[in-house]
Amino acid sequence: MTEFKGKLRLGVNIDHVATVRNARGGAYPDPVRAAKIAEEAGADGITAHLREDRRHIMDADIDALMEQLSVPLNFEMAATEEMQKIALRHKPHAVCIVPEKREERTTEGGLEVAREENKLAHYIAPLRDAGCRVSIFIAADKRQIEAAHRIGAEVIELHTGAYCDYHAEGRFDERDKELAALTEMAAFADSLGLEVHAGHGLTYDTVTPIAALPQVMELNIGHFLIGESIFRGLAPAITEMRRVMDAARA
Ligand SMILES: CC(=O)[C@@H](O)[C@H](O)COP(=O)(O)O
Ligand SMILES: NCC(=O)COP(=O)(O)O
Repeated sequence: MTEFKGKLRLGVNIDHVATVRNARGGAYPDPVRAAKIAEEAGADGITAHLREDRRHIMDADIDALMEQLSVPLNFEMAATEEMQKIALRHKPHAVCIVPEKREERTTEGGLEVAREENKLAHYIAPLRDAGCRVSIFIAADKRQIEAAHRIGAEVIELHTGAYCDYHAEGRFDERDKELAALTEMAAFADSLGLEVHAGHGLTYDTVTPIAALPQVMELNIGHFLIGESIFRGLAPAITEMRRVMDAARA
């Protein structure tokens, strides 16, 4: 029987509620309202990515989430001075450091940790001292995971974007290779004492093999759920994701 590390948590990413809001400016749809519905539907946490260009989540959303959430906030941000100040002001439960390129459509690949080891070690130290769990959004790459461990991160979040893209494109051999890498690296990170999370691009069709990885403790899922909520409502979309995740671990 598979020994799972613990109950698999679902973090609901509400960024793309803000994407729709920002398409017109104004106040709706409100990502904080979405976060509260997600909480009621059983989300174990809320994830929000304050991008440097504020293309979706804005500063006021983070203020409101910090005030109004009853579940932990996983605050995704680039490793910049500005973001460090914001994180230190709010002290969210978790800070996930992600790579950002201004022109990208979405987060491409994982953070380059190995080449920036010293800089990142100094960067995350005050966040850890402030009580935030520091997580690194990372590719399934042993060298990067070892570096994340050395800089003192407590958590890694494996980037599942390539695995999901290959699935969507019907490139099943490449998908399976990526899944094998994610499987091996989840076990490797766990052996170093890192807590393992995963996310990006996950859907009902792709979540099962990732949820079944015994070391994975948390999945962060957003874009698909917000899209699916157009058709079935946010709470039912989340409930269904929870059901599929739980079935993967039964
Ligand atoms: C880092 C990450 O995976 C999430 O923040 C998600 O990608 C939503 O943000 P973007 O779509 O702006 O990348
Ligand atoms: N860190 C991944 C995340 O928060 C959600 O990514 P996505 O489901 O919006 O692609």
